[in-house]
Amino acid sequence: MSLLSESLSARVLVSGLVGLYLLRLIYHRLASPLSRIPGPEISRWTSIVYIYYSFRGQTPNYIHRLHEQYGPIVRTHPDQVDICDISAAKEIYKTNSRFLKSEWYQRLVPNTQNVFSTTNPRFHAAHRRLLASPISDSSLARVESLITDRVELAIARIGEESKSRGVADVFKWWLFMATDIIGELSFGESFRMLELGKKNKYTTDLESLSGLQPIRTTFPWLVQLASYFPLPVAKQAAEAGKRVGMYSQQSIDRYRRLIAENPSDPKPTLFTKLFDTEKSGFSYDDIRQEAQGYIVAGSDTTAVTLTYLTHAVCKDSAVRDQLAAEVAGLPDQFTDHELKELPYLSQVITETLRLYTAVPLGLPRAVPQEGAQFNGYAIPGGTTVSTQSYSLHRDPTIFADPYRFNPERWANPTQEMKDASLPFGGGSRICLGIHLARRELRLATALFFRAFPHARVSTKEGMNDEEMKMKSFFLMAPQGHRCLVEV
Ligand code: HEM
Repeated sequence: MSLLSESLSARVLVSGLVGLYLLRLIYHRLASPLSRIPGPEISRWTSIVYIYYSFRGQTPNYIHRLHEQYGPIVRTHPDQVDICDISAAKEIYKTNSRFLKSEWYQRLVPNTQNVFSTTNPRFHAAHRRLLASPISDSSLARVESLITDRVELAIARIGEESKSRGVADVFKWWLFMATDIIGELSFGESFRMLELGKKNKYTTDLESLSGLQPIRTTFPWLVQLASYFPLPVAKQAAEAGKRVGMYSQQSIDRYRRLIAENPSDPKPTLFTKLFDTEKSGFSYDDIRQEAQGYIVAGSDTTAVTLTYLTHAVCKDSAVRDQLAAEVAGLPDQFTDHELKELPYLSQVITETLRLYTAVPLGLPRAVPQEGAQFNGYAIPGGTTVSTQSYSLHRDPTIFADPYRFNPERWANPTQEMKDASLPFGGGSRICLGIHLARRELRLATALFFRAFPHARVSTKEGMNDEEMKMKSFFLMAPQGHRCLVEV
């Protein structure tokens, strides 16, 4: 055969294969059981628009607009559906749900298997059983003084910065506080960020990891490739990930030394019991992976919530004055139990968690093999489904005037309002740190508005509301990465 005819038959073969592939794609897209589900035409074919918004940190707003346009059930992706509906949320996020965390979590935190990231229900149940007791509300009562010390230091630092600079960046101080608390509770030693008063490598690494989340979840192979080739952005993600792992390892090693020095009475942490590896069945590497997860899950989430709470309350003098009056009525030495009894404080926190939930995206779950039925639509096994709290928390049929920060709405909430609140997720995978987070939120809010009852949002140094717009890379943060107040 001549060279010419050889190249012609190769071309015919390639064109045939491409044609077959396209036909299969078209058939698959048009005949897919998901094709009946409402949504933009582009979602049938490609996830490109979804990816575009992910990279801009605007996924929740995008999905929310789709719900406004297409209704409670929307195809957001060729293989992904978001359902803004209480009964769907209850089904997906219930205890022992058959809707398991999707593979997306493995990409979010690659090379890590911990209670947060695992998609394996057995691994999850075994780890959660051992981790839950030390972080329960009653166990945390034993470390109340440690938490109080850190919160008091944060308030003192806010006061100092305000005196010297004329404004205080509460986002910075809440982040340092939450990180120091979870650091000390996990490893027996604080990161001392409140004392140092500046970001360390650890915080900046966490920030860059969070900013690069769309790359890790959308193009995980880029991060793999970065181990071998110099791809700057992905390489940065891989290196930051390694460093975060290293901090955790160092902290575990330091705590092992503390135990060795004082075996009968080591400083208690959330992991102390697990260090008896024979009894617990945990390896030191298991502890490292769980501790790493706690530090990521337990710092920005609480700090962002407190930041939006401070901002929303300081913007509305009526809300601020009512809250300040309530916390001013506490005795000098008050307990967490007394804080729980304050109705307005609780309403302010619940309203913050509704409007400014730190995890506003849909928590992706895989439909079980037998498939599922939602809102009259059949969804095949393997599809990714979610209910994003951002939309459920803004459903106007459940929350009147949903965009308004209105703590009073929680004075007499309906059952629907309670059911539609998903700031901590739900079921077996509900936030493990919920009691710690709530304790920090209660105490920091009370101490802040006792110390600074007239605090207001600043316009100094160019601070404006634009900076408080939410940007979400799984975790949400204000896009200006600061929140200046005058106290
Ligand atoms: C206001 C603060 C917080 C918010 C809004 C929050 C929110 C959430 C949400 C929505 C989930 C479910 C994620 C999913 O299903 O994909 C979750 C899980 C988790 N959170 Fe939090 N969280 C907060 C604070 C904390 C703290 C302080 C810790 C400290 C240990 C923590 C540890 C965890 C862990 C370990 C999980 C995984 C639980 C499991 O899958 O069994 N969180 N959190």
